[in-house]
Amino acid sequence: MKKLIAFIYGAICYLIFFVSFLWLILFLRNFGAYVATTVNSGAAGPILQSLLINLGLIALFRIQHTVMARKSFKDWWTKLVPKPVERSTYVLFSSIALILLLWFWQPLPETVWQVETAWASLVLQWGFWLGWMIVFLSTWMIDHFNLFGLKQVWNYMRDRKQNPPQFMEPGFYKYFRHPLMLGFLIAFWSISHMTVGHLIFSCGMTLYIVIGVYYEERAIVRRFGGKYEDYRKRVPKFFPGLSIKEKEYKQEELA
Ligand SMILES: C[S@@+](CC[C@H](N)C(=O)[O-])C[C@H]1O[C@@H](n2cnc3c(N)ncnc32)[C@H](O)[C@@H]1O
Repeated sequence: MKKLIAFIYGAICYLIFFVSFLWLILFLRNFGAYVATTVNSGAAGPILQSLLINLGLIALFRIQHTVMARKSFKDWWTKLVPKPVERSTYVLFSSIALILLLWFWQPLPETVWQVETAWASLVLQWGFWLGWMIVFLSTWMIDHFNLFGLKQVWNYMRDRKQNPPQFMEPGFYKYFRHPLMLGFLIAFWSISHMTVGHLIFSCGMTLYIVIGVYYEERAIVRRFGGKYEDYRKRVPKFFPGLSIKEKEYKQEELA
C-alpha cells in the first residue's frame, strides 16, 4: 500500500510538472485563449511595482531550484522525505515555483523590438519550436522518467533496485554539454515581438541558466570525476566550437 501511494504521488507530481510546462510554452507564445496568463496578458500596473514583482518571482524560482539541487540540502531533507519520492518532491516544488511565476507575472507590454521582415519573423517562430523540441528530446536522451521522478517511484513499487546515476553522452550530449539548457535559451530568445516583460523573463532565465549550469557542473564533477573532466575538455558547453577549457589548454600550450 505504501508503495502504491508513493507511485500515485509520483504520478501526480509528474502531471503537475507536465501541465506547468505546457503552460510555460503557451505563456511565452501568448496563447491566452488556452491558459490563464501569458507574458503580455492582463492590465499593466505601475512599472516599478511590476518590475519588482517579476524579479522577485524569477528569484524565487531560482532559489528553489538552486537550494533544492544542492547536495547538502538533499542530505538534510532525505531524512524527512523518503528516498523513492525525493525526486518527485523536487519536481513538485519546481512546478509550484514555476506556476507561481506564471500566475503572478505582471505584464510590461512596451515594445523593445518588433521584427517586421517576414522571413526573419518566420525564422524566430520556428526557432521557438525548435528550442522546445531540443528541450523535449534532450530529456529523453538522459532518461526522461528518471529526470522527473517517475522511474524512482515505479522501481520502488515493483521492488526493483534504483541504479545510481551514470555518466552519459547520448545524442545531443555528444555535441553540447547542456543541450537541454541550450533548448531553453533558443526558445526564450526566439521572439519577434519582444516586450519589456518578455525581455525581463528572458534575461532573468538566461542568468539563472548560466549560473545554474556552473553549479551543476561542479556537482557533476564531484559525482563522475575524471570522466566528466575529460568530457569538459572535448565538448563545448552550449555552442559548437572550442569549449572554454579547451581554449585555456590551447593557450597554455602556446605560452
Ligand atoms: C535538468 S538535467 C540538465 C542536464 C544538462 N544541464 C542539460 O542542459 O542538458 C540535470 C541533471 O542531469 C544530470 N546530467 C547532466 N549532464 C549529464 C551527463 N552527461 N550524464 C549524466 N547525467 C548528466 C545532472 O547530474 C543533473 O542531475
